[in-house]
Order: sequence, then C-alpha cells, then structure tokens
Amino acid sequence: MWLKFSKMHGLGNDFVVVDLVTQSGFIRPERVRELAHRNFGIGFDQLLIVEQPSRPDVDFKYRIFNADGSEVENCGNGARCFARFVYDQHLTGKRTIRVETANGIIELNLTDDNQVVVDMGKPILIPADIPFSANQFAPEYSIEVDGIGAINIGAVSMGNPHAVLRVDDVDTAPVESWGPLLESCPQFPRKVNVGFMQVVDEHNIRLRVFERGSGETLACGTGACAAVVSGQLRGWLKPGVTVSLPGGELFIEWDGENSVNMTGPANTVFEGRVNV
Ligand SMILES: N[C@@H](CCC[C@H](N)C(=O)O)C(=O)O
Repeated sequence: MWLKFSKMHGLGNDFVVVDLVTQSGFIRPERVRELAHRNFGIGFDQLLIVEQPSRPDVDFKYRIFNADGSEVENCGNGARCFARFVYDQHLTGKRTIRVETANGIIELNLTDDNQVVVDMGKPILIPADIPFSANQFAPEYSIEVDGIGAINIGAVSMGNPHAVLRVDDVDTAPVESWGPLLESCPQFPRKVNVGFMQVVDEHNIRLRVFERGSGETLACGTGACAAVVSGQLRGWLKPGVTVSLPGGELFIEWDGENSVNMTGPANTVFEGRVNV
C-alpha cells in the first residue's frame, strides 16, 4: 500500500507526516523503525499521523511515533509542522487549529510571519502523573542512577515525561553517555526524555535533548517547554525565555501557572510516496 507523505522539520527535528484523513492505511511499528532508518529508510526522528478526530470540539487527531516505533503522547516541534501540513495540504482553511493528542487538546496558531504558536497546555508536575517515582512534588529531586551516581533533576511532563539537568556548558555535557542511562532509569516507569540545560541568563538558555525512543535530536519542543518550566520553578529563569538548541531557537512563555506557549518555525523539505 502506497501513501503520500511530506518530509518536514522544526529546527532540524525531522518528521515524516502522513495524512490518514484523505488516505487510508496503517503503519506497523516494525515498518516505522525501518522507515526511520537514515540509510535504509527515509530517515526521521518522529512519524506524525493526521487523523479524523474522535470528538466534535477539535479539528484533527494527532498521533506521534518515535523512530523506535513507540507511540508517544506529545511532540512540540511536530505540532508546529502538523499545523503547517494541514493548512498547506488544504485539509483545513483555519489558522487556529485545535488538535486532540493522546494526552489532551493542544491549540496551534499559524502567524502571518511564518511562525507557529502552540498552546502546549499546562505542565504536569505531580510525580505520579509524570510518571516519576517521588512521594510529592519538589522543584528539584536528587536521584541515584546506575552508571552515573547521584544527580539533581527537575521532573516535568508536557504530556510526555522530561528530566531536566543543569550543566555548565551544553557543548561538553555528557548527552551521549548519560542520556541512555537516564532514559531507561527505573524512577521513570514510562522512560523519559533528558534535557541538558545551560542557563545563560534569566531569559536565555542553551539546551540539548536526548529524546526517549529517538536519541539526541537537533531540537525538542516539549523539551524546551519542560526546561523553561523547570528553570522557573528552580528560580533560575523569569517568564519569557529564548531557548537555543543545536537546530535553532524557540521562544517559550510560561506565567508560572497556566499553559506554556511555544513559538517557532515549521518547514517542508519535500513530498513523496512510500510503500508501507
Ligand atoms: N521531538 C519532540 C518530542 C517527541 C517525543 C519524545 N521523543 C517522547 O518520547 O516523548 C518534541 O519536539 O517535543
């Protein structure tokens, strides 16, 4: 079965986007893994699927698969590409689009200057809901990780789980060695995305993210939101933060209570057809 797709990226976090509103098909997890391969497949960090919603108050359903084939709850850079895709492919004429994810509703706004603003919803901080094994909320937790030892992290869910570590310099941070050890540590029963954050000043951070199920990516939207939330909760940041990632910059705003807003670009690289 052949399906049309678009290859897109948000700051170098790259996606294959498939419309299953006007096409029908199904992509098995093994096939997702094959297609994600950068030599034997198309190559992508995540596969994004556009589906009909299951409720009347939203425009689409948004499903996300990591490169390892696992289905996940949210993807921030993907959300911006999702908005650009459904608009450019004429699946909607709306510039404000409400989308159902595995973890609730997010709202996407296409701006006149080619950016997409995403209302990512409220951060989830209650440990059991992240899920993270701690008895009660704290801005920072000390955890013991096999192969690393004791480290301090912030734990935040943006629909998907994130651990946020502060480092002096992201360029020398142990992303490749600590990322996989933390990703699978037992304190996060559904695994975790791991952010390494360098605080430049109260409104600027540098960030690298080792993503659950995909490895280090050039940018992670939910990771940027989680890092800013964690940085504000730990007293290092003030509302309105520019996050500099290896692939470019995102602007994240959180008032300390309500939804997190993320602003950034979304680009289409090419379109094609793939046999699934
Ligand atoms: N790249 C993403 C996050 C994708 C999902 C993540 N790897 C997970 O497993 O939760 C983003 O931009 O947020």
